[in-house]
Amino acid sequence: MALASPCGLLSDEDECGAVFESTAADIGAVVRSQRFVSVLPEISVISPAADPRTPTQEITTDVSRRGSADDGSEKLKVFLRIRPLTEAEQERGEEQGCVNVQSEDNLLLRAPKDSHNMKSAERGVAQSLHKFTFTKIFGAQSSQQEVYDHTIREMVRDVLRGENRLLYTYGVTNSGKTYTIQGAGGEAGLLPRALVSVFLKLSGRLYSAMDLKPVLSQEVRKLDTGEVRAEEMRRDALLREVESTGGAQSRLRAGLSWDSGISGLSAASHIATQLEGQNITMCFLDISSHSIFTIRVLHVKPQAELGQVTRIGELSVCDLAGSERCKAQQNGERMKEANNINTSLLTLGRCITALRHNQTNKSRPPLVVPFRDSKLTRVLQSFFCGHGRSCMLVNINPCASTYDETLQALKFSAIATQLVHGPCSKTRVAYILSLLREPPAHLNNTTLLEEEEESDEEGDITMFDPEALLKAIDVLKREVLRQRQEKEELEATVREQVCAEMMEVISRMQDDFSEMLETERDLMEKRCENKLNNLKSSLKKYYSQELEERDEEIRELAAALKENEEGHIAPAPIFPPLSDVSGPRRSRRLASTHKRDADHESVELTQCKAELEQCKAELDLKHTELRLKTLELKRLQENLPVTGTTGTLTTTAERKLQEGQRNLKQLRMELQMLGVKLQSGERACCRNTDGERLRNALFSADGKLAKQDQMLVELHTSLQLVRADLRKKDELLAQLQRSQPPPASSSCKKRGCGVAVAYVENQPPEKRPFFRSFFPSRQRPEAGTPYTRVLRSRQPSPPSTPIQLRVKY
Ligand SMILES: Nc1ncnc2c1ncn2[C@@H]1O[C@H](COP(=O)(O)OP(=O)(O)OP(=O)(O)O)[C@@H](O)[C@H]1O
Repeated sequence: MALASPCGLLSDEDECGAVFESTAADIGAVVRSQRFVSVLPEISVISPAADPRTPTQEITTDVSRRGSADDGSEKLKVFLRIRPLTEAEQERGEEQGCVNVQSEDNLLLRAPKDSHNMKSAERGVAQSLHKFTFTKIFGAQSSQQEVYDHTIREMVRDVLRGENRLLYTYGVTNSGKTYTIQGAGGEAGLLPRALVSVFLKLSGRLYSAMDLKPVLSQEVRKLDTGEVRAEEMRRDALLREVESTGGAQSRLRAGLSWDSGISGLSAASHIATQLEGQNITMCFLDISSHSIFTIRVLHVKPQAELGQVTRIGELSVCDLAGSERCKAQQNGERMKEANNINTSLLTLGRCITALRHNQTNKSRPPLVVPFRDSKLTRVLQSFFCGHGRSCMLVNINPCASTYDETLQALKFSAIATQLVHGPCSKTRVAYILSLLREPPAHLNNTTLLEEEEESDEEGDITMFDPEALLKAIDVLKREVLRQRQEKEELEATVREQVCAEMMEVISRMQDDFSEMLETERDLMEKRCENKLNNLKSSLKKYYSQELEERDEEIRELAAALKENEEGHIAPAPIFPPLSDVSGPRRSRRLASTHKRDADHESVELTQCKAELEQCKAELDLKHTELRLKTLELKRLQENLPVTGTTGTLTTTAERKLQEGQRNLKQLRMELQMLGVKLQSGERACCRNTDGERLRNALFSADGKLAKQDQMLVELHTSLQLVRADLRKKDELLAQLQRSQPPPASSSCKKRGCGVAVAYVENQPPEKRPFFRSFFPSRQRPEAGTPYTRVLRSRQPSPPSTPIQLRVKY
């Protein structure tokens, strides 16, 4: 094939030889003439072994070099490209010195004064200076060729050796990503340069027919003639549609314009339709405005007996969309697209962060890398999982207005710089080949490791034809079944051994335990016996002391009883209960207290009796007086005409009676108050003395009071009788007055009746003691001792007789 260099800038001829050393050889004609043409006539054959110009020594060197590169110790390469400011941007004053290249791998960012970062720095929550390190920094003056030489050139060479490589750009909008990938204004970008390099290196060794279609990520399918035609039509239609809508692909197409007139975007169609005879499979994807260009190179081994494709190398170039594009797209489809872009970029960031975590924190449990959260990461997953290597190209612009977004992009890239390439996962082609070569019986003694050690043959399983693969699968299935059976037998044996061992251990433990139990039981029995003996002796001692104390108590109580009997005082014998076991001292104290109380009650009782005797004497006296007065009255009635003084006398008696009732009422209230005080006093007493004993004493005092009340009632009855007598006398006097003429006032004066009336009404000194004697209780409670008052308040209720009398009266 004859492919013109883009803009005449690409000259890869010097590296073609090196590439061919390991990847391709112009053997198409040779192969087509050999037996493999009949096996796979449509697939071209590229093989370093078949290349007559490839020295064996160089291949070995190259393989060892690749081996050392695949040891997983190499970090991810992250490049930085700073685009120059445009004139318009310079006029707007975007140049504020915020991006400073300190060396070819160090960058210093200085926050401009209006940036959010500077405001945060002024608040003390962020820093205004940030330093970043990259694999290499390309400044504004760096040419596309320079960027190509340091980034993708090596990758193209690796792809032609059969390895997988990915280059992706990352940066904010308008930072120069598309310019870097596609190029513009006569400056071809990395992708066209890489394509030209690939085709130049493979020129003359390309297969003529383009009838392979990628299926999934690492497989290809051969298309028949009809399918090839359908694919071509579909591709042409897609290109026409893209050109008419003017989408991102059209820009790519514009950027891929080569001098030869072959469109960059139409590389797929170009390869399919115009570059006939080439063995290039191309896949062009557009995912959420991210542009991914993929080219696969199939390596065919013509002399192989069972397989033809030994290796598939893949080069993917990805132009990611700007991360903050949704700012400008407020609604509609563009907004949705912007969201998808940000989601996929975010997922990419999370994947890289998780990978970094898993690599740096090997002691912790690994994080799940969320590759499946977006289509972008799903496509790129294999490059992060050992199926290839990736390289990141960060684009920034030095505009002060986008400083904050630029800073975020650089922070993300700083995480990526810490990533380490994982070890390459090798397809165990050698093992599969051995499965197909060796009879199944030999598989018993063959392990994967041994197979890998035996041969360093590597490649992709797609190099086998389906029948061979099916055969290998059957063999593997049988092998899996056999190994599973072996493992089950082994597990059963291990289980038996473990069970036997466990039983032995358990029986030994049981013996030890029973022996220990016996010893413990003996020990416990001895301890219990000792404890019982101690308890017995303690109880014996205690109860003997108790009995002694009781005897002494009984003796003391007998002596106290004897004393009481000798003193002729009969207080209620109050003894402490037998259950009181507080000892002889307490008994003595209680006995003395009871004795004191009994003495006090005896005195009270004597006083009450004396008062009662006095009342009786007074009552007798009054009865005598009443009798005398009655006699005198009768005599007067007989001798003198009755005047109106009798009514006055009755009225005076009634007044006195009412006064007595009032006194009685007051006395009752006082009794109630005393009852309340008594209750509180009783509670206080019960705290220090024996409540039961005090209650008995109070009951006896109550009995005495009840007797006194009975006497009072009798007195009231007597009074009633006196009143009835007086009433009769009044009636009699009234009759006498009615029967006799009224006496002259002078005679009355003469007899002193008027004076007598006044005297009776105002000052009846001789009658006061008489009525007051009926209500002595007005003064009596006050005259008594406090204890007497307390005892009187215990009376349940005042006698109701006087009230009833008053009502009846
Ligand atoms: N190194 C450079 N030298 C000269 N001009 C450049 C350079 N890099 C970018 N430009 C110019 O800057 C402008 C924006 O570049 P480009 O379109 O590639 O940005 P982008 O990051 O791809 O934006 P988007 O994410 O929106 O696609 C273009 O006009 C481009 O020509």
